[in-house]
Amino acid sequence: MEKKIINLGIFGFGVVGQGLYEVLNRTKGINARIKKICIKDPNKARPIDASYFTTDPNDILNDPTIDVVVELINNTEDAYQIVSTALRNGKAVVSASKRMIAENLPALYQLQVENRVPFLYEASSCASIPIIRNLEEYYDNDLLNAVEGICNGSTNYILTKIFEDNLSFDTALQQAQDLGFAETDPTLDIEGHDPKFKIVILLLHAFGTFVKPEEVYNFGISHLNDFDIQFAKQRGCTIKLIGSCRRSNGHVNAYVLPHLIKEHNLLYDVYNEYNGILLESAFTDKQFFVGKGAGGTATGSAVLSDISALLYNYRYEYKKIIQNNSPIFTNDVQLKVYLRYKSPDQVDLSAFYNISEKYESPTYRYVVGVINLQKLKEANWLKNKEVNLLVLE
Ligand SMILES: NC(=O)C1=CN([C@@H]2O[C@H](COP(=O)(O)OP(=O)(O)OC[C@H]3O[C@@H](n4cnc5c(N)ncnc54)[C@H](OP(=O)(O)O)[C@@H]3O)[C@@H](O)[C@H]2O)C=CC1
Ligand SMILES: N[C@@H](CC=O)C(=O)O
Repeated sequence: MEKKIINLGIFGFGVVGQGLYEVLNRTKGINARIKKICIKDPNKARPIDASYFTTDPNDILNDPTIDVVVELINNTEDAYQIVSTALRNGKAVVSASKRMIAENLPALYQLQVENRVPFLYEASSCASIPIIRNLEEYYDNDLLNAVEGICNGSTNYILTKIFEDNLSFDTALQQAQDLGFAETDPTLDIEGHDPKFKIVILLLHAFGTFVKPEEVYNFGISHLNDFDIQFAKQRGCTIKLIGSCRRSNGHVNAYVLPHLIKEHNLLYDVYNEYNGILLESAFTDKQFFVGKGAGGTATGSAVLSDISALLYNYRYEYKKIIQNNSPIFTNDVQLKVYLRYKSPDQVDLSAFYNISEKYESPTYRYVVGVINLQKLKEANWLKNKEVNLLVLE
């Protein structure tokens, strides 16, 4: 992009849109100005001048003076329409919508190739942590073995409030919603769908493998009860919702599952809406990235960084795809888990490869054992709210 000042057309003026507005206004060195903001509800009160706003997407998509479309809305289908139309119209696009991106990655990749326009989405995965650009540029080789960690701010906030402040799940969730961390439908956070979308995106940039979100197993934190919390505390552990993708022998597996985390683990001290990502590569062992994973200005900063990167013609090269050495996706991996339930008819223990510990009381039972990830994915009995699962380190 050769222009000295770029004109932005923004879709969405909610938590992230307003966060971007604030960050842009307080950042001196960036030559970008907002030309138009497209929103959904014309009757909502807005904190800035009404002349900025429109409800007609074409006021942005068909305006030849708008260089960059910034998509920050909470509707997946509309977001895909906006982003794909903008790319076809030859406009550079920045987005934070991880669900829309994860569900449409092959098509979005193709649109960039065909239309030769950049599409950047750093804010979509772990908000303020610059993880995608690191996977693209620093780890532009095949030495990476694993990308895993806390990649949902809302659930980390909830778990922190439960473990550190003894708040109830519902109170902590309400706070995460009030603070603008949670998705419009918060089940996406607490059931682990949102971190799965991020893992699908990170997996492509880390390993070059396209995976559909439905291929990846996610189990969230909504089944957690006081017995599980005591189980964790008695072992000197906390609980964190972990997204993981890991390469081994030409394959890559991925999942989102709650884990017991011991005090020595770097993820133990990641609190509130912060995210933490551990990378493992062949010669460096572990590297750790930490930063705010949700919230208006934290996410707005990542969006601004993408806008700024467009000024020096930055685009993702998807280097791992080009290297043509991508591992094949698999769910064939063994995990050591704690499974808590009430009565034996609620679970199928024959799915376990082995069981090393069994506990029974009048109120709760649990087993610790090894089970295949594919078996977990197929286990309908895990949908029962009286059954919970935690992965052991
Ligand atoms: N909140 C966070 O911490 C983070 C959010 N994200 C992602 O960023 C995106 C935005 O999230 P967030 O700001 O929290 O959401 P909000 O619910 O706060 O805001 C959504 C905005 O989108 C607008 N909108 C919805 N549909 C349309 C449409 N068809 N055309 C134009 N505008 C539309 C709404 O308009 P109106 O104001 O009229 O209702 C609203 O301004 C989501 O994809 C989310 O997953 C990513 C990282 C962090
Ligand atoms: N709902 C998401 C927002 C950022 O991606 C989260 O809680 O992490």
